[in-house]
Amino acid sequence: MAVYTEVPDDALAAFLEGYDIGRPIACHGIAEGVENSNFLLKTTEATFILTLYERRVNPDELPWFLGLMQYLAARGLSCPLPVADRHGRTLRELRGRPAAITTFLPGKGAVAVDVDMCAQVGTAMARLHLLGEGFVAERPNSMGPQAWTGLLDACRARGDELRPGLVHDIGAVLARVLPAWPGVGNNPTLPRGQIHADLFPDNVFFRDGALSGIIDFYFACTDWYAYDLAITINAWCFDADHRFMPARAAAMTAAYRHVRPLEAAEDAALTTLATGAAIRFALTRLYDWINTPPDALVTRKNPLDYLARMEFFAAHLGQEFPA
Ligand SMILES: Nc1ncnc2c1ncn2[C@@H]1O[C@H](COP(=O)(O)OP(=O)(O)O)[C@@H](O)[C@H]1O
Ligand SMILES: N[C@@H](CCOP(=O)(O)O)C(=O)O
Repeated sequence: MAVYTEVPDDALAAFLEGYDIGRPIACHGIAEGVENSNFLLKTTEATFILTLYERRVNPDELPWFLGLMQYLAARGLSCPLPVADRHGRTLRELRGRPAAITTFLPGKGAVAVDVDMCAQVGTAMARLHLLGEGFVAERPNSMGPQAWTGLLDACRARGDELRPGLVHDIGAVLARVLPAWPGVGNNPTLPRGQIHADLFPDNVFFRDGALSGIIDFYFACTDWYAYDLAITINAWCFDADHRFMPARAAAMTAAYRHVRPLEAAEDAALTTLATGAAIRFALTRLYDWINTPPDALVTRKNPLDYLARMEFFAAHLGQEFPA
């Protein structure tokens, strides 16, 4: 369960006095999630999500995240809309943490992923990329390739507890991916803009089989659009035994192209980007695996899921994308 900071009733009541959203009826910690403390907040007016920002989120960047969500929601993307208080502020403080209230989105995160869902995600991701084009403020990707060597070093002492040779194996693939990354040396750059960068099944809601919304923009950043596609293929296009599902990836990519055609350089970079995306999630999961205290109210995610993806894509480095 991801609740790092509890919110007592009296603190919540005082906090809500600053808003015009009714009186609190109930406020429950939400089990899902990893990064922040989230609460389902019911008031006499409506249901909301209350988020207290923890650990990886840099408070100085919160206005960017909230601004992007506001921008995309105002242009028709179904994503949480930050709620302003009586003074027009969307970012506040509660229990010593930065805090915000957003609208509640109906639907549930994807559970049994299928080809049709992957196509819907491809369409929604391409729309997000196009809609974000007018949002000009940039946020560098704090979890991009420049962070990976440091993360690997931070895992070096204990990483092999999970699987012997694991740190070496990630390092070996990293050494091939970093020089091949778009924009490095003479490698071509790619179209870039605002990307979600964490478009996992738990962050995409469906209702009656139709994609109903996208949540959790707290890794969003300004980076290659095709990197978002690569992350999302990693997250959606493998089965429970970590076998690549080419039909899912083909459906996602085709649906994406239908809304935003990929340039030849993006196609050419996709295998490198997918390998890098697998490294990124293997590393952050490994770091969390090592550094999350056993009594923390959070379910740690398995780094080995992304090791398997890394190994799959690394076997295709230098070749066309395998779907
Ligand atoms: N706007 C929202 N509408 C409905 N449910 C939400 C919303 N935001 C978050 N949730 C719920 O909270 C859970 C955790 O949110 P998430 O943003 O993924 O947390 P974290 O950033 O901590 O990983 C989600 O899986 C979902 O159940
Ligand atoms: N999606 C990441 C972890 C971040 O968790 P989220 O709940 O914010 O999506 C992963 O699966 O490693």
